[in-house]
Amino acid sequence: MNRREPLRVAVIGTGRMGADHVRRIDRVVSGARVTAVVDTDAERAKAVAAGVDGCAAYTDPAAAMAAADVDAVLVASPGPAHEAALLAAFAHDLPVLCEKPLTPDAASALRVMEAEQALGHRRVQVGFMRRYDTEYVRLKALLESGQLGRPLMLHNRHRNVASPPFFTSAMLISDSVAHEVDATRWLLGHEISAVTVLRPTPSSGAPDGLRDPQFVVLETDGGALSDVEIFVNCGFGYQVQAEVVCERGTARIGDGHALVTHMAGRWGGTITQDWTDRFAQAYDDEIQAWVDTTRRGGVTGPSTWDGYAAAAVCEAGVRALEEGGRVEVALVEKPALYR
Ligand SMILES: NC(=O)C1=CN([C@@H]2O[C@H](COP(=O)(O)OP(=O)(O)OC[C@H]3O[C@@H](n4cnc5c(N)ncnc54)[C@H](O)[C@@H]3O)[C@@H](O)[C@H]2O)C=CC1
Ligand SMILES: O=C1[C@@H](O)[C@H](O)[C@@H](O)[C@H](O)[C@H]1O
Repeated sequence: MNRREPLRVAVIGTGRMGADHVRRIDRVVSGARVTAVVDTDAERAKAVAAGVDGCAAYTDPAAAMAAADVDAVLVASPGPAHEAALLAAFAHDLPVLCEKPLTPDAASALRVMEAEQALGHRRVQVGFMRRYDTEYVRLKALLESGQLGRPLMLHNRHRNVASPPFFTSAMLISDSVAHEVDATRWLLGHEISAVTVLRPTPSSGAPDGLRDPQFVVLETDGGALSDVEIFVNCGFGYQVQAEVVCERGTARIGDGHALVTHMAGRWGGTITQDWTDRFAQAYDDEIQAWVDTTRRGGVTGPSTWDGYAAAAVCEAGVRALEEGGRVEVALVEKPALYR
């Protein structure tokens, strides 16, 4: 594809992320427009379509993908629905931006990866948006410059104000730590080879039965350690922080002191309350990169391999959480398409 005209996008799933991406494509990024939205909740799809010129509402993803005015697909339905949406997109050879997770488990991710290989070319960018966050990008550039020497350890903190009612203890890993799994692989350039999950006494602020917080230790095949404090009912704010410790120095991101005020005998700033605020710039840049590269006929960003590797690590993490101990991650050999 080499499109002079704007890319015509179908957005699958018009919940919180999907509706935000529709707004972003409609009003923030250039070179694309939303021509179709799909939601199994017909009223929700209609309401979102009504806000966008020339946008049709569907309840069936395959019907939207078959429409003549759709060139590309953005999948923002829940993770378990991603495999069907991706396979439908492949059937029309459409480029896809798929929100994380690629799929919820390694077996389904493998099926998607095999289907993409059968096409003979990459079609998928996975929505690990931290790779587009200015702070993460600067940290990656610093590590690649070699100034700090070899990375030894990465300390991550991931805190959400409150978890939604459907959140399970396993989802702290598969839904939330999935981002640190990708960030670790991307920043260090290593695969994750084993996972251990430690479980402190749950916070009294967490819903009954939810193992929150958790402390996850990721071992990499490059000999580094990456630990993640995941705490999804911290109550006070949305915080994503990372500190890398290298042989000759350390670097830290996510302190969020963009605006510090001094007033009435106190000083301080504000803490973002959710991901749509903290990562707004990253989502904008992620979607712009997808649109620009797709219009040039290319593919960029986290691949189906990255989505598969994250799914396999999270699956091992959930086993480590449920069974205790250290669980090794077994990845298939990396296919040539992703090397
Ligand atoms: N990159 C990031 O930081 C974030 C990514 N996400 C991801 O985005 C995706 C959507 O999450 P949310 O918007 O928070 O969920 P949501 O529950 O707010 O919205 C999902 C929407 O999809 C619809 N839906 C369900 N099954 C469908 C199907 N088969 N076809 C079409 N529509 C369907 C639902 O009716 C709902 O409107 C998930 O994969 C999630 O993991 C979510 C939050 C942040
Ligand atoms: O992807 C996301 C959510 O699904 C997840 O539940 C949150 O913990 C993450 O911070 C957010 O980025």
